Amino acid sequence: MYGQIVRDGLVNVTGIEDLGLTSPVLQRTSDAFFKEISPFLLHFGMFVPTIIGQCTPEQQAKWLPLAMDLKIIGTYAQTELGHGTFIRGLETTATYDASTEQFILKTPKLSSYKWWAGGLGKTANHCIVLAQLYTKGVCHGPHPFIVQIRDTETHMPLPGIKVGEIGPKLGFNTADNGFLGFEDFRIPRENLMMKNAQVTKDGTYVKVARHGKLTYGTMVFVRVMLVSDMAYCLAKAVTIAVRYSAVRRQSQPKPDQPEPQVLDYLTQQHKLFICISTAHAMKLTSTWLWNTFTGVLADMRDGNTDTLPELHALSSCLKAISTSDTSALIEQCRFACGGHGYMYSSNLPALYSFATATRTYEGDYTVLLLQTARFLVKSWEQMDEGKPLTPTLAYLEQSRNGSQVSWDDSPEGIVRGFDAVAAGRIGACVKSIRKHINNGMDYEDAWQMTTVQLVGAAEAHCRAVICRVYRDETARLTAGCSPGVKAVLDQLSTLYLLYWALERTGDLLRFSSLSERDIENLQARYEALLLKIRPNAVGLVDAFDFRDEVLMSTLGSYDGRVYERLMEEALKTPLNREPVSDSFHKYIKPMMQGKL
Ligand SMILES: CCCCC/C=C\C/C=C\C/C=C\CC/C=C/C(=O)SCCNC(=O)CCNC(=O)[C@H](O)C(C)(C)COP(=O)(O)OP(=O)(O)OC[C@H]1O[C@@H](n2cnc3c(N)ncnc32)[C@H](O)[C@@H]1OP(=O)(O)O
Ligand SMILES: Cc1cc2nc3c(=O)[nH]c(=O)nc-3n(C[C@H](O)[C@H](O)[C@H](O)COP(=O)(O)OP(=O)(O)OC[C@H]3O[C@@H](n4cnc5c(N)ncnc54)[C@H](O)[C@@H]3O)c2cc1C
Repeated sequence: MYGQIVRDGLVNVTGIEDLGLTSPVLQRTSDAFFKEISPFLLHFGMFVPTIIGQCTPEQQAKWLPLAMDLKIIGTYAQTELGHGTFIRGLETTATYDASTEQFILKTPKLSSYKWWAGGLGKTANHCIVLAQLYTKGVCHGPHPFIVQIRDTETHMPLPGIKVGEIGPKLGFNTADNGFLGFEDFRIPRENLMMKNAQVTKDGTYVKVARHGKLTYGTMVFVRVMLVSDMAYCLAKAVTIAVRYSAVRRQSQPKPDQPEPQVLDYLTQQHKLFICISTAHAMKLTSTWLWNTFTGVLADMRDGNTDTLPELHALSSCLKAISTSDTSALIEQCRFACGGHGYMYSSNLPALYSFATATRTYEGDYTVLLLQTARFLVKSWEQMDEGKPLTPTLAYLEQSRNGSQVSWDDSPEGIVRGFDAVAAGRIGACVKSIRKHINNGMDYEDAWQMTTVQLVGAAEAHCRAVICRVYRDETARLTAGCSPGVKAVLDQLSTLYLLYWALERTGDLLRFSSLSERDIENLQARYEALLLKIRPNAVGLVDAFDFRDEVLMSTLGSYDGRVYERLMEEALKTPLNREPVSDSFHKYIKPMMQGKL
């Protein structure tokens, strides 16, 4: 199994390399080899980006060619058995020894063991290790080190290294996630990645970066990438589910009528068409976020870190919401396919297990939304002090006078409605925190007592951002399209707004003048729109243009031969190799004969 996985991974990697293509393409083509992920994903997805983001030019000149030519294979080992979210609580230490100009790595106890790094179990021979940096008796917090853990010739773990695979998981089972422990393991001083902080030969710590969290830069990059990844995953899942729903015929709503395609049921359209819209919404939002990210990187290259807090807030909530929505909607695609959606050969289980993992790794959902909430509350307080708001929070101004937004059910009006909900929920959080403080709580406790509302406020902010970006980008990108294409894409973006307006009627009743009659109108418009989209549903998923080799699905293949493919896959299962399993003779027959 593992051997096949590595072989496929290398064919994929070297094949793309020979074609001189870049790693995002690798990510896409790896889907033709793996239903889950490549054992080399962490090498290209985090090890290489960290060398680029955390190393000096001299260090990059040493390590980057080796990594890009696969002369070394790396991963990213930050999380430990005892800590994942709380990076400042990591227990692995790197203590500088000036007499030998080395760092001594230690995992002082079991909970300090690195745990989870993808590819660490059996594939990688190097890794980025986040460790508490000690020099001259002072701890300077978590810093990144590049560490060789295996002999590049024999692949044996180096002396002082304990490494292995963590065992089966819900998914990601082609990633050989591993554990790693250090017993007084020494590395050269130069293996501290020194772009943002340095240690001189005599052990003097020199802070280079203007912002204390640039060490966390790789996580911001991956969070930005994951929003696009989620759009891609969801597009695959809804392609499978819509194509299957066009093939599947079931029940007889009208006597003496043939069984209809299940795609003709309004409830099926309700399950699936939001998935098509959401895939588009996330793809457009991910491109917008990527452009924001590259803009902030450019600012930081000019020494300006002022835009980093907003990027951290955006990448945090968009990663949280895109992964949460995608997990839920891929499961909804699985539900829409009945029993066959539960078959591994449908590929929906693997897509779900990948997406639901992404809701956790690279920053847990709740934790990241609270990071965004921290930025929202600070922005509200700055607005109260008359300071300017960042672009994505301009809508807070409308809430300054506290007047209720009048409901307008045009697409732009609905977008403004979501702005009002976000502004209202953030304001309610600020009010709650201030109430608790007035009642004698300190700020930290007042914050903790408001965290359930803060998570909701961050989600509302994120939803408002997605709605606005999706609407604006659709208008911009369809300006030059044919009327037909423009009409269909407008239908999808309007469906997204109507769907979420109906999901958030409570908030809209609270923070806008939405009435019960307005809700009835929204519901009627939503249902009518589902019927309008139905004729184009298969065309819309075909437009995602997934080859069967990438979709890897018995239910979603282009030719629609679902039952034949299900049976073909069933007959391949090892249990069908022999008509009678030898377990019959060993166990069942003796049991039937009372001999067990
Ligand atoms: C072949 C394909 C190539 C393409 C690649 C595409 C995509 C996929 C590639 C790879 C992915 C595949 C698999 C990935 C496998 C998974 C890997 C991992 O999971 S790596 C480990 C990830 N771990 C985390 O994300 C931990 C989450 N925890 C944190 O981020 C922090 O600990 C947390 C929660 C932010 C709290 O940190 P703390 O030190 O307590 O900070 P405070 O909350 O006190 O905040 C202090 C200030 O710092 C600001 N801050 C915090 N984080 C950041 C940041 N990342 N950037 C900028 N600023 C940050 C925060 O806002 C506070 O600022 P103020 O004081 O409010 O001004
Ligand atoms: C498939 C997979 C692959 C992974 N790959 C890697 C890898 O390659 N490299 C790597 O370093 N790591 C990796 N990870 C680890 C991942 O980054 C962590 O699991 C993730 O950051 C969550 O941290 P945790 O496990 O400590 O969860 P915890 O933070 O312990 O979460 C447990 C609960 O506590 C809650 N919680 C925690 N802190 C707070 C808070 N401040 N306020 C409110 N609630 C809180 C969480 O919301 C959650 O409900 C991987 C994980 C998975 C699942």
